[in-house]
Amino acid sequence: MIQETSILPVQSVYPIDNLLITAEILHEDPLIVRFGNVLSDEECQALIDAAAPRMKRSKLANKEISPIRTSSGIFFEANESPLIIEIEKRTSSLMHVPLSHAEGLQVLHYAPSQEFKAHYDFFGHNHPSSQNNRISTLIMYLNDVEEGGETTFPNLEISVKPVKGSALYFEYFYNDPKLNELTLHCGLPVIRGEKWVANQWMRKQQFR
Ligand SMILES: O=C(O)CCC(=O)C(=O)O
Ligand SMILES: [Fe+2]
Repeated sequence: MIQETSILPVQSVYPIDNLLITAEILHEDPLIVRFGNVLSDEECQALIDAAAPRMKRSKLANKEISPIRTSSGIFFEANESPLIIEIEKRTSSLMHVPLSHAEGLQVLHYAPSQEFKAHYDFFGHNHPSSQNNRISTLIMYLNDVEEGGETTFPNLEISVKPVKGSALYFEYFYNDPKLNELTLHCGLPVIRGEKWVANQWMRKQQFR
């Protein structure tokens, strides 16, 4: 296979916002990275507190309620508060995509037994949003989960345990569709405790 250029330059540390964000490469093609030290404990809690009163049952990309995705969630408006602005700026720097390409930050909550079954984050070519499709994902874990809730890539045998303040990055803007398809992933059911994540998705072109 010819190696394709990734969006994210591969480094072991990313100095951003006076933080030293650490990186562990989990997979190269497609690039999948676990970041440490992305959000402070205070930022994780502040995101949960801002999202909690506004949560709604999650839908699929086609706006349907489905057993494939049983969490609840909320999309923040772009720039809606100083906290959101700070985090959006950081995720844009870290993901190496301009902020103008960013969707609003999404927070998701999973109670025990809730999950997100295997899916892609990019839109299929029949979906209108595929005109300006997603190119990369950052899942930030806002709490430690007692048991379950791992993010897994079933075709790559990768399993990532939620750790508060850490994040999982992957991208799917490759010319070879097979590489993009390897980013099929799941949020496994929470077994004990609860799970909070914040998602940042980037688009190919300007989105805001
Ligand atoms: O909760 C997770 O671990 C994965 C979430 C996810 O894949 C998504 O929201 O698209
Ligand atoms: Fe996803």
